[in-house]
Amino acid sequence: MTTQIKICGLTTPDTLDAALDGGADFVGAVVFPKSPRHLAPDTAAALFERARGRAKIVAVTVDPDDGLLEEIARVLRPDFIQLHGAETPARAEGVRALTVAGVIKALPIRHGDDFAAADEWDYHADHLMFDAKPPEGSVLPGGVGHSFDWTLLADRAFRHDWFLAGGLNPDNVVEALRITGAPMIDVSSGVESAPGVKDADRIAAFIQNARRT
Ligand SMILES: O=C(O)c1ccccc1N[C@@H]1O[C@H](COP(=O)(O)O)[C@@H](O)[C@H]1O
Repeated sequence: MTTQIKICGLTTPDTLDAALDGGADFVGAVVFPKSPRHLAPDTAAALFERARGRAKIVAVTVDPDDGLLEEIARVLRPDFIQLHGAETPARAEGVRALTVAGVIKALPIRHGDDFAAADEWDYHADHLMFDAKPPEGSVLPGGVGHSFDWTLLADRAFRHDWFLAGGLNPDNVVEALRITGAPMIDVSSGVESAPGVKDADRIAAFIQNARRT
């Protein structure tokens, strides 16, 4: 089965085009002011309209309130809301009802025990995303280029196709796929030349290498 690829934190037309032309299945807009990739919902809507029908549009959020979700749903009209904070499964059901979008839930992983949350979340998210737990004191819960021990995913099964995230880049994606067999992968800082600055060549290389496996 072909690995599905999400390129996250896109902020410019040329790098969004690199993701779309390369064949990315999901493209992500980060709506979180503390991120160097933050876009306000109306800015994201203007940029991501070119992606509609070509790739699934994902709005990446961190503990969003109803007002922000309503605005995202109205102006950006994403296919998925990615929840990257401390949201509960009950909140995810509220998010789904409010936005009429699918839900991707990111779970922070450092040790094997961290997968316990997946048992319950598997019934409330369309896709789980396993991302590395960020270092202590990080202001960002994701997008920091940290990976976790991929062998922790060995022999685990989930109800839906799931994303591997955290520290992926064009050089390690083949190995990550070999070890985890991830059906879906997500990358942000690994295809940048500086924090928040996406690189079209790195995006193309990431997709090419992932598709080669
Ligand atoms: O990218 C961000 O700035 C961000 C901010 C807030 C929540 C999540 C964010 N990014 C997500 O984290 C993964 C992994 O990032 P990386 O590849 O390790 O840099 C990224 O793909 C986004 O889904």
